[in-house]
Amino acid sequence: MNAQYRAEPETVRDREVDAEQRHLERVYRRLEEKIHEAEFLMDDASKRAQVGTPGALAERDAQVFRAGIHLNRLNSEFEDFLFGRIDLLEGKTGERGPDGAYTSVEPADGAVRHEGGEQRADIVETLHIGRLGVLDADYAPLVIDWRAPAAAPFYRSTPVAPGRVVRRRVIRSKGRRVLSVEDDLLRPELKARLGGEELAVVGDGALMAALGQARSHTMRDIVSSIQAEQDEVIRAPAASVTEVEGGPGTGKTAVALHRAAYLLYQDRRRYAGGILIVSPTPLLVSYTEGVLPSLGEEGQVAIRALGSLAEETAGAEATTYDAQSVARIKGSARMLKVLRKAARGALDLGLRTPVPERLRVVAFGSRVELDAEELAAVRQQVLGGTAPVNLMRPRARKLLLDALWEKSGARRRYEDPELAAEARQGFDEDIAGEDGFAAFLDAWWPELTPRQVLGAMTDEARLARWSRRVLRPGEVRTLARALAARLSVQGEGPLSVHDIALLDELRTLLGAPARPRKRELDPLDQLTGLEELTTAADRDGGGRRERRAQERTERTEYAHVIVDEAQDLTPMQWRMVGRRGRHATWTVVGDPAQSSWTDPDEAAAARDEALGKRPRRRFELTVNYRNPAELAVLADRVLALAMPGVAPPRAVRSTGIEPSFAVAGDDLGASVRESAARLLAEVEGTVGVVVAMRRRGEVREWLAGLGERVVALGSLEAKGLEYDAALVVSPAEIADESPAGLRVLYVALTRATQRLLVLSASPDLPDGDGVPDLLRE
Ligand SMILES: Nc1ncnc2c1ncn2[C@@H]1O[C@H](COP(=O)(O)OP(=O)(O)OP(=O)(O)O)[C@@H](O)[C@H]1O
Repeated sequence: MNAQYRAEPETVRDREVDAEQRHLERVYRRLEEKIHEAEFLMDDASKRAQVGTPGALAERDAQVFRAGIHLNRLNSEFEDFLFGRIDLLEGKTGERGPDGAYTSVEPADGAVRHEGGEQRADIVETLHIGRLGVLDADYAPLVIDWRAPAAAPFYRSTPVAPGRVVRRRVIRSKGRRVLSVEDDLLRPELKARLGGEELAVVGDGALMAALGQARSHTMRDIVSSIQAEQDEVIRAPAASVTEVEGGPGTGKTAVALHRAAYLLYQDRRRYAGGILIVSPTPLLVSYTEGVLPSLGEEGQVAIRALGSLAEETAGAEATTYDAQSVARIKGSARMLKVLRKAARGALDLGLRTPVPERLRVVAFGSRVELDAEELAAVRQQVLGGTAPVNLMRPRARKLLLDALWEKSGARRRYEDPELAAEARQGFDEDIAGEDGFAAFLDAWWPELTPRQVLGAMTDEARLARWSRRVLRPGEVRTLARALAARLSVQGEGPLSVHDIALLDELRTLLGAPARPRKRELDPLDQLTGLEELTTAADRDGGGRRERRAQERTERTEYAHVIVDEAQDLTPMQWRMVGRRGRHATWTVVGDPAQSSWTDPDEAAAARDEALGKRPRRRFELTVNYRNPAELAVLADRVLALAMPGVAPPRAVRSTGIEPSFAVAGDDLGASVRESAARLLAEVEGTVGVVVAMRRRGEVREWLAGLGERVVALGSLEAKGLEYDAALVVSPAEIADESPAGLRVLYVALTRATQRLLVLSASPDLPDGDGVPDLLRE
């Protein structure tokens, strides 16, 4: 906007908005200068490339790399670039840090004067906070990166502990226009002056305004309104394990995502090893995956659903869910013993070709044979080792040759050990050269895939053998049937979420197939560890980017692992996730009251095993930013039943709108559709309809044609998501689905930001007002 044509500001609000507008314009001018600089660098670098000496090429790559970072970030972060400001008193030491800001957070002793019964002070420093730091031509900060230490007071200061902050301002802008400002006065008792004028204060409740906004199908970042208790978690040192607990809506997921961005900012080199965020469902992945790019970070962070975590290792992704009774068995730590036996036992099954019963070879002109019993003894001896089954093959080969040598009687013919060794070498070469021996080995010690072993477990009798004294007969039957319902004996077919952890475990037990892969070290990675850039070398050669993408998908260990909804990981899933962070630091966020896992003690033990002996630092989040108080009260009743004695988080908002209740007619589908339509008319944004898992299929049909604002969810899929309005269908059905059903219902009842409608069916025993038995006071 051109300043000449701007209307005269009239109110304090207009004047303050106008001042921020002018600052934003300065920032943009500076950003444009930086972009030109970056483009010039790119251009210059490509000219240097024509020189063509190796030194010039390396220099070009380094230059292009740096310029690329600039361009990429500047271009992508123009939207909503600047969002905060703090006005500060003089600091205690008055020293400026490397970014130009005063480092001290405490006011200097004489910063506040007492005059005529009043407290007076001058603002000596104003800092603007944004998504990226920008310095002016004299290296003075125009904008401070939200993750910089100097920005911390923007999030941390409170009226109780204001530090140097007098006024904290949230600036709402879109592109190049400042739309509004909202101030918090942190020292209301103080008469502060800025540039000779009294400090102005505009509006209130930036946080409340953010919370009241209509929801879309993607999560927004909270960078402009992170609260103090959240900020402490985001900036917690990354050493060892950071554990965060908090009720629904306390911002655990938001905090986890912002923490990933913060860690990268703090130590980009260290986290070049990648940050993994583990999410329970693909729905939650797609809901949250836009947040990191909005914070300027994506290349180093992988957000994965539990069901697709083994994609790069076991080549498998889950498409289905198990019934709770099956999930309990598949997720149990006891499965490890079963899988160990299965991985070994599957060798005997002739999964590819029939297992030969004897081995006949010709060595030194005479036949040597091992019979079934002798072969079994050799197998037994090989399996005495601890290596992964597929990797035991060389040892199997060696022990077979030993047995044949022994059987041939040749050993006894040589007394001189040197001659014996020579003869033995000839013997081995003779046998190993035979096609028959190689074919025998392939059939007798086949290279097994995880899917083949899982397929082998579809046979009940066989599974019973492998799980003797581990699973009960009823569990064996349930598991074998559940596997057989989806998988062929070769293991082909759709996998469930819980199968993925089993496959991943099997892959470890079997060992990776021996396929040598050449890995080139990328000099650019070593330079700064960034991956997301296109360089001139990429464009010239074309192949590097593809290779990088491939390497990224093949990454199986990370520098930092963030587990969201950690209360839901089964022991087998903890093992799967643990393997990806053996040398990592961790952030684990969750809420035991929302756990859908039926045996919390078993899961806690597996979690301890995954996290090892690393020291842990615990944080608790206590404020519910999602649910209005009117809805939270209802959910708290279920919490009291599910986890007696656990304190619910404090809801900060109130809308004055109570939850509503309805009773379904004979046609449940029609009632659900009608209720969903009612909610769609009441809110601007999204509506989530939560049903018991077994109704997942039919609810989609019931809601067909109602448009994209409405989403159908099985109770377990609702985890972590939120909607303007939620329709919870038959609380009793959800609660009765598993021993953890009440906690799952608690999740369902805490999804709404504005309205909640509970639709009862007959198992709910609703009273005259339609309130189901479970939710009555
Ligand atoms: N400081 C904040 N400023 C603005 N919005 C916030 C803030 N903290 C949390 N929120 C909002 O509150 C909602 C709940 O946050 P989030 O989903 O991270 O909570 P959660 O603790 O993970 O919940 P659940 O346990 O139900 O998964 C989100 O819409 C989030 O954007």
